[in-house]
Amino acid sequence: MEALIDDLVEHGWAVAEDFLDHDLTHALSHELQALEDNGALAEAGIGRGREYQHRPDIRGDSIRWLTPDHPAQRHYLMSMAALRDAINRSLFLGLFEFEAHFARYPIGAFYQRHVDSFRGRANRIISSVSYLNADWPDDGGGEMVVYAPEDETRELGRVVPRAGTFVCFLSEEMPHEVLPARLPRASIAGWFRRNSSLGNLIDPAL
Ligand SMILES: O=C(O)CCC(=O)C(=O)O
Ligand SMILES: [Fe+2]
Repeated sequence: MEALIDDLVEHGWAVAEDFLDHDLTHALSHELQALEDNGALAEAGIGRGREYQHRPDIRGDSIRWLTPDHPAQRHYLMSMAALRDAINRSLFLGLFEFEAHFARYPIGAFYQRHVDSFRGRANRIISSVSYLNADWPDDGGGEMVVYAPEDETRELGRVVPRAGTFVCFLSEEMPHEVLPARLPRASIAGWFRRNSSLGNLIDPAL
């Protein structure tokens, strides 16, 4: 965890393989599968409040917010609370909330290059993604590409969405995208934030 936080501070992003416990990723991927089988996922969109739009040409995933009512989701949220406390101890960011959603990208789906938070406006401080795909093949596509804050065409690295891998980055700084997946792709995207609302506006996922 300390190496991860050091990388995050130094480079604006950090990736760790085998970060999540195998049994936990397995249980989470089962919960996501059950949600999908029950038709409980919703197509994701972009924009907040009234500006919300369904734009599969920009992002093609379907999502469901995690709740502590299910054991594996509760466990995941508790692990992220521990990470938040460690980040707070070293960075004094005052993060006090974490929210996360499951995401399912069907075959061919992608998420175009974007940042998760607009400077000065939102309160997402650190973004996180955990991948739930056991046996992801090398040619499976679906990598997350991270770009340089000062030049969003310069690639800094790619993350293969394999189970156990965890990536985090500064929400306002780091442009990133999800390349088209050649297999159904499962993940949990989450945000550490300073505040739960923007004035009276609820602040859902971008
Ligand atoms: O799944 C990923 O690798 C990244 C997802 C993402 O960028 C987002 O949900 O904002
Ligand atoms: Fe994102």
